[in-house]
Amino acid sequence: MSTKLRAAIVGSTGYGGVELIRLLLAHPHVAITSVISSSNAGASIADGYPHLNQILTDKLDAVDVDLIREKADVVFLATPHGVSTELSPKLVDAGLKVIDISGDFRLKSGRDYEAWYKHKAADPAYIARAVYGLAEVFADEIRGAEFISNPGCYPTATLLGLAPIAASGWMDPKSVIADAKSGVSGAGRGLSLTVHYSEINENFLAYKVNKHQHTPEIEQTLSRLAGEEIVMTFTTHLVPMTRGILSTIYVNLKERRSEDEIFDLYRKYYEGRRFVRIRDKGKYPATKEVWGSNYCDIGLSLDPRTGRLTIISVIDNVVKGAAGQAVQNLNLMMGWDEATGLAFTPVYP
Ligand SMILES: NC(=O)C1=CN([C@@H]2O[C@H](COP(=O)(O)OP(=O)(O)OC[C@H]3O[C@@H](n4cnc5c(N)ncnc54)[C@H](OP(=O)(O)O)[C@@H]3O)[C@@H](O)[C@H]2O)C=CC1
Ligand SMILES: CC(=O)N[C@@H](CCC(=O)OP(=O)(O)O)C(=O)O
Repeated sequence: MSTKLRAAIVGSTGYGGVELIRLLLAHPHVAITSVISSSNAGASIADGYPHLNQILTDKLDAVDVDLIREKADVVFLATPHGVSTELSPKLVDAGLKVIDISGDFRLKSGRDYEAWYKHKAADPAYIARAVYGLAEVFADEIRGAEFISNPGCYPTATLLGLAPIAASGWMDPKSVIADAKSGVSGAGRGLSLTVHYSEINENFLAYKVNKHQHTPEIEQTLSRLAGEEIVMTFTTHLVPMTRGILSTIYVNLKERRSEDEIFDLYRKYYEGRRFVRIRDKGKYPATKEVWGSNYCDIGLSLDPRTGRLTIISVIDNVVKGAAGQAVQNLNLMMGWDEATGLAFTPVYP
């Protein structure tokens, strides 16, 4: 009998799920024991993803809580919004560790969830139990947790860029603007007109302006870190690349600070956290430099003319923005080194 932790993946046939498969196959303490599909049970996972041939060809299981309980110790949900709302409480009650990659348990206010996601909110008792898994910021709460709500892709890039300055008390709380751009895999594997090749190729567009569902998630965490309510402007864009998010963030400071003070603040905040890399002065990260990896790279510039801080933060949306951070959270939950199974170099070029 295996001594490895047994993992099930609901939504294994989507981009988040298949990235979890790639990462968990390389994890020394985890064995994938169930890949789950709501629409294609009985088929091999490799039928839809031929890159898995001779690597993982398991048959897909149906979504069945009793079966998951029998086959797994931890379950990842990489499902569309609204699925985890119903499923996660049953899995938690069955005694499983649960890591939800969807947005269903991120917002502590069910009313906000219904307003921004247009779905019925989950049971407030389970929302209260879900620990928000922004790994570098809330590691102490994640260690030993049983139910993790994994942050969204844009919030991961944007919040890691903002956390040190938000927590410092130096930031003007009314001044936050983030302008974020994502590759197309952020929209999942499902087909739609927006992600059609001839619509997105050689194109660049803003979408969900002032309506993006990640806005209240970023505001909720910023407000918590700053100790006062933060309302922000957040604009998302789609760029014709497969993976990657770059968030350009602007904040005003309450008082003039030197650039050295800002660099010291960021370096101290992330000291010992290997997946956040602060670039040297005058250097700014690009999405390719974190491609396929769990890194979040951050560049900083304080404009001496305006006193305004510009922060550039990049991640791979399917790794640090989803599956990689989920595995990092599992590592923290289990008391393993947070980099277990994740200590690989970005793919370049
Ligand atoms: N792509 C990304 O970069 C990121 C995605 N996320 C979030 O992760 C979740 C998954 O995203 P992503 O992988 O991109 O999406 P995909 O559309 O690629 O995959 C979602 C999967 O969910 C399964 N599914 C659909 N309906 C149900 C259901 N009722 N019950 C169980 N499973 C169902 C589908 O597979 P089947 O029909 O086989 O069941 C499908 O493959 C979403 O909530 C997304 O917002 C979060 C961060 C980043
Ligand atoms: C490019 C693209 O379409 N991205 C998606 C991100 C979806 C996502 O990751 O959803 P949750 O984090 O809320 O689960 C979007 O903007 O809605």
